[in-house]
Amino acid sequence: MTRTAGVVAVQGDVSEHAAAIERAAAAAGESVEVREIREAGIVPDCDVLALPGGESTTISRLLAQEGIDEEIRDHVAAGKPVLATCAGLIVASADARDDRVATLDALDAAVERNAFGRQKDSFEAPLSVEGLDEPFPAVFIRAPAIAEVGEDVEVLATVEDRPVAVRQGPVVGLSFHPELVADERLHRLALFEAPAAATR
Ligand SMILES: NC(=O)CC[C@H](N)C(=O)O
Repeated sequence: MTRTAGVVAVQGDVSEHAAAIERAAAAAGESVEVREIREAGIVPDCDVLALPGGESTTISRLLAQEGIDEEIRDHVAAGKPVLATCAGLIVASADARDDRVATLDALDAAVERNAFGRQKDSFEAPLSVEGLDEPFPAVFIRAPAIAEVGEDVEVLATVEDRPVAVRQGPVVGLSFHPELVADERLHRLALFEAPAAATR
């Protein structure tokens, strides 16, 4: 059975996610068809979704304008996997602490945009992640931190004691950019090894 993976493509680093999903599917022995989502009507056909990084105010505005926001909420409510990275994590959260971001409330977390200080606008760090045997090469670019999580949210990794990888039911949120490295383990974990039943 071929699974359909949607990459939300209103703005941000789309092709890198598409390539990472293809690598992750191959590693998991699955066949996948990747579709880019710029308009309503495609998300309902998708088994799994990636919500890329980019600029969260722009992404959230375009999702609402196109009516894709409601479709993503329905996807999550149906217990289907979502990987939300960086700006995608901000958009997926319950609270971006910024009125310009209309959040999807797919993840019971409050995030703090651009949280890792000026001199550290971008950095790469080997990160221990729950569920992975070896550290993941995590690339942070003007990354958000997760300031607060609800009790159903599992913290998978931290930097400076702040959560940077979390999971709630079918949704995995990452502060960093797993699509920018050759390592496909987090796409595989989030999209092809997700728990079968939703917990929300
Ligand atoms: N690399 C990213 O996705 C950065 C996110 C960006 N700083 C925002 O707040 O939208």
